[in-house]
Amino acid sequence: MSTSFVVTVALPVPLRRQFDYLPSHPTDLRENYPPGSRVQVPFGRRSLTGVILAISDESELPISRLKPVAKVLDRAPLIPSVILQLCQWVADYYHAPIGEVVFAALPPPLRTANADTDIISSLQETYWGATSLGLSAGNAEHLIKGAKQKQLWGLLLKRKSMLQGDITGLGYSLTQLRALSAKGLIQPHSHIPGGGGAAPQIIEPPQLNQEQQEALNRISSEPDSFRTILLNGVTGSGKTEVYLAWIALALSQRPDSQFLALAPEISLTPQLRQRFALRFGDKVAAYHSALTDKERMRVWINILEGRTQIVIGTRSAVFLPFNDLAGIIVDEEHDSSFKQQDGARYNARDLAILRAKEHSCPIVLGSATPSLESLMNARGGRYESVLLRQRAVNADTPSIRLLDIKSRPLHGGISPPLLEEIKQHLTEQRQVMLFINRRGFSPTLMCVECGWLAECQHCDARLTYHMKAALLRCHHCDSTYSLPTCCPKCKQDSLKAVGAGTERTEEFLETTFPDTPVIRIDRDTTQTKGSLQDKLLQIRSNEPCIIVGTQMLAKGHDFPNLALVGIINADSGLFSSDFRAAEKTAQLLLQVAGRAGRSAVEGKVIIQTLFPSHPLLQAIAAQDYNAICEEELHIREAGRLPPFTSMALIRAEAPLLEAALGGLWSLKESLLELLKFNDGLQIEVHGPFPSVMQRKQNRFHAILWLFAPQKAELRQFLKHWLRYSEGIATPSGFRWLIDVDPLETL
Ligand SMILES: Nc1ncnc2c1ncn2[C@@H]1O[C@H](COP(=O)(O)OP(=O)(O)OP(=O)(O)O)[C@@H](O)[C@H]1O
Ligand SMILES: [Zn+2]
Repeated sequence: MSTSFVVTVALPVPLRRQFDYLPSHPTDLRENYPPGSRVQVPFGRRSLTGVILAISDESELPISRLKPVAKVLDRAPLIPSVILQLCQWVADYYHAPIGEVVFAALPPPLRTANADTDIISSLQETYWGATSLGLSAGNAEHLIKGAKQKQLWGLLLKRKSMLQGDITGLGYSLTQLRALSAKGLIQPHSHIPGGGGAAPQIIEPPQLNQEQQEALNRISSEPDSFRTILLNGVTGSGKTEVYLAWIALALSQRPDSQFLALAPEISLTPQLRQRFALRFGDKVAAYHSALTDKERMRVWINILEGRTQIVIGTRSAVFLPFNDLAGIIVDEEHDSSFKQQDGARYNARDLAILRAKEHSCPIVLGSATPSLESLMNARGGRYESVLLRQRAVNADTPSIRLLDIKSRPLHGGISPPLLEEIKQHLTEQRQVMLFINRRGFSPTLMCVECGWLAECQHCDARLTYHMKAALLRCHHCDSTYSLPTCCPKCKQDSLKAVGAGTERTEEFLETTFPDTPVIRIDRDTTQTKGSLQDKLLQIRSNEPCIIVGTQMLAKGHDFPNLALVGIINADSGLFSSDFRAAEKTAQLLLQVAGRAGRSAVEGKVIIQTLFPSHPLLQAIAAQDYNAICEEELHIREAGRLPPFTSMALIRAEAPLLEAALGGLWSLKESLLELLKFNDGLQIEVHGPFPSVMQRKQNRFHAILWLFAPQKAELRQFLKHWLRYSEGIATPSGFRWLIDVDPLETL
């Protein structure tokens, strides 16, 4: 008997294809297999959860070879079609397996079969609160019989809204709740809070200054059409206030609409969420990987059902199931953390633009140091450009001084002149921030007698000495080693910790300033839940303190009493062979510098360097980001590098370097072969090269660079080539992937 239709499914397997199945029963209706619903299907000897992508009449395979779907898990489509389309686009543009993309877009509990739709109803916990009748009844006590019911009524009046479970937990019964409800005094509602915390107080917004007001006018001029606006405003110019004012205005026009604000790092979400919640209360939720699965699930469902209107999220929030999106904000748009570095290597900023297009809404890319890509797009007229030239409160940006540390003694990485400045600012009751881009006590442990260095056994990397944990750790593979008591090679008692990381600077400052709190913020001190928030709160008390932090603190944070920023060492990015090094260094240093002097206090920045006359540092000290970009763009254009060309990498790894390189040579040969048949294509293939860090976790890494004048050209070509790639013979253990628009290229 011939069957009526074919169900095409995305499965979480690393294969660039979709899979066809038959309906469970030949008599099943198409309506019972809506795209976006999850299904349970047989896959080889396993059973997998998949997502229906489409229903069609035929398959590329003979119908007789298709297996039936075991079970449809969701009665209604769980994933809206805009998200499925976005996933298809990602799979196509980044050459990623569609199944991996679709599953990465789902909150973890939905990725498995045991989470059937019941998980959603279980999340819809019931809340109880007074009705407007109940509130207006004033003293409703006379309507209520029984002391217990009266008590319950009093409680609900006071708390406004309470979870049913919490009410019954206090000893009240459902019958009592229903009795009050029958009198019309209270009602159930399924409000699900966005992720912890009591509903915050709402505060009055500040009056926007003229530049901000003009920016707002531009952004909000055509609310229902897709436009990309680059909000290029110096640090502290009040970009966040502009976002808030935009949302407030849009919500006054379309009260049910939704907004997405993407932040590059989890560490930035608490502050942003707080600022948004002070304006929009419990309309706001955060979404990032540090939430529990259940919390993520809640936010996901709340957005799907329109209860949560504003989300502050990291990368993966771009896949949230908004259906009435009125605007998107990408804060710190230049940040490379928007690029996913494993699985489907998408750039959330670029996907956000695509989403804005799908929803026909404006998107604002905000930064004090925009990426060269975005600046080029603004110049080419693809983005609108809006400038904020001045700080919102303190008219002046902080002064930046380059401090030559040649032949100066360093303690905890700090030179005497910087130490003097720290003292001075603390005396004036100010806060001080020291920026070091490495955690741990010292990046090197060496023997001063024989020159032995502590190195990782699995990577081409030195081990970092962590003093408090009393161990050595590899920051690339995370393996740990016990601390040697003497040099393992010459057996002498001559080991020395060389260089400073956050832990060492913290220790030095704690001994030097015993009466001042030293707050270290890095990955090691913010592991436990809530620890980062606690530290940020402590800083926000505005009491004098010294903050020691890594790039987690470099951008976005707004600490009003922070007057002095010291950059312990600015030199690591000056001589890198990465073609983006200058851009990245300028962005990082200007962002860190931008933390100083944001409110009434004057800001001062001291950059310690061995190369004070280096032209890039000179330009950074002059705070001329435009000049830096001008210069960089010339270099990129001359070198035919992005953003003047489109780039993709093939990254490979193998148990031996020869195998990694050899495999890439085979791939390159086949690429060149295919290019021969496509005369007109101007695609260049460079390499293979060993990666800067060749050996990582005992695997050797190498890369191939591909350049093309146009993105579309490169995408088409790679897509075409991938069809042949399965047949290419490569060494055993050789694995490879494509990285489109890479930000790490070495
Ligand atoms: N119009 C205004 N009136 C008063 N204060 C303002 C105004 N606009 C911004 N501020 C304050 O100025 C400070 C800097 O503003 P905000 O954090 O919005 O800047 P930003 O441009 O987002 O900064 P960055 O890019 O450096 O992270 C904040 O403390 C903010 O509350
Ligand atoms: Zn290692």
